[in-house]
Amino acid sequence: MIIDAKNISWVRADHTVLKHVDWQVHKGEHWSLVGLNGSGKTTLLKMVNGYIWPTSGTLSVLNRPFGTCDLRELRKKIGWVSTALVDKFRADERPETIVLSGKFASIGLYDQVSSNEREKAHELLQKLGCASFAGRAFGLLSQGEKQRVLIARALMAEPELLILDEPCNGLDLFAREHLLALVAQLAASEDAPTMIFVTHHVDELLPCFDHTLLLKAGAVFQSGAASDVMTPETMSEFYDYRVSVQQQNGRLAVSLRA
Ligand SMILES: Nc1ncnc2c1ncn2[C@@H]1O[C@H](COP(=O)(O)OP(=O)(O)OP(=O)(O)O)[C@@H](O)[C@H]1O
Repeated sequence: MIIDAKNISWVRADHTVLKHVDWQVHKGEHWSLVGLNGSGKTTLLKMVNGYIWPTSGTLSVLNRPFGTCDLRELRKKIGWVSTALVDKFRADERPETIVLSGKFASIGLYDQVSSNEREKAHELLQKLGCASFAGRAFGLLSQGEKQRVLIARALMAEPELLILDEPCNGLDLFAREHLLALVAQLAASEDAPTMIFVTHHVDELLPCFDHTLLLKAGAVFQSGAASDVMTPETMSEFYDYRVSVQQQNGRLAVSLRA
């Protein structure tokens, strides 16, 4: 089991941020995590990564129950790509160095790397469509190019779980579609990690994200097979607003109804 959360809550002062969350992610599934601002997505993911601890309930990630496992070791098996990471790297760093640093989960490269590792970093840069700018300084790259480098970095550690945290933030239509095409390719590859795609925008969800968790005000609103969850009825209730949900080339389009 990739994630096994049973009845987890997270309470801060008088505020219950996560409320009795149950979430089971099995190997071979790819999940989308959908919620409006402040619904608790980041808090839940911080917990999955072992940065915060449930106030109550039990959590096991990659078959390692919290409380009995070494969280630093666990984190090496989880790739977390978010725009918050982008600012952590030096502007003059080369994409190759950034990708190699993924091997050591470090910001900056302080360890010796083997020629095999260097080769692997190159392969990943190729795979993520970064070859044409691999020699350019990171600070000069576009937002979309940076995101692709960071996905390659996350893959360098061969994670079992890859979290793509609002990866299309700040991307124009073309950069977004390019990134999504690469994610689809990654999902189709034999050695793909289990992926979690976090977004506010349902239209970004690729068909490979076959399961969905809807989070609302810190609680699971609904979860399960995407085709069961993403219905006009459920989504209207979720948003407290009448919406229509249409299929377009395997993707969903949600629009407000009058
Ligand atoms: N350390 C904390 N102490 C108290 N409240 C917190 C803490 N961290 C987060 N919260 C609150 O918990 C709620 C959920 O926050 P969270 O960042 O998890 O939401 P989110 O779904 O990721 O939002 P967004 O889409 O805007 O990133 C918010 O109301 C936030 O203010």
